[in-house]
Amino acid sequence: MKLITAVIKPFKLDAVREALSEVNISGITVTEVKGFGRQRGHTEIYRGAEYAVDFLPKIKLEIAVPDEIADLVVETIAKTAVTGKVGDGKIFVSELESVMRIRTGETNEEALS
Ligand SMILES: Nc1ncnc2c1ncn2[C@@H]1O[C@H](COP(=O)(O)OP(=O)(O)OP(=O)(O)O)[C@@H](O)[C@H]1O
Repeated sequence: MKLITAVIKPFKLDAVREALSEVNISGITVTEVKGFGRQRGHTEIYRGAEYAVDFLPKIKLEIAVPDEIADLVVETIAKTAVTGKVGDGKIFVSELESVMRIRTGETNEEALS
């Protein structure tokens, strides 16, 4: 199993969710976050002065999936969330050791179906 953590631009959330509805994932966690990449945020002009804005709003998606669909999920997020401009985000993939569905006690792949 893999845990896919994607940080995307907030306005892309609906499109990514729509695209993921075509893939057989069992759930998704969405969190409003702030962060920066290589540009370390950006600068904004406010009343004539330039201010550095360190952290920009982003959306973090967390999706636990069986190994077989991990690549498809990553590709689906990547092709939907891309604008080609800086700040499009990143997708992190980690090994996922265990999952339990609390209601039934099912574990691992059964808990993801
Ligand atoms: N190394 C990292 N570790 C954790 N979070 C990161 C990392 N890089 C980027 N992020 C998260 O992803 C968001 C978007 O990153 P961003 O797309 O600006 O990365 P980048 O590597 O600078 O790429 P780009 O050059 O396309 O802007 C950041 O605001 C941050 O929340």
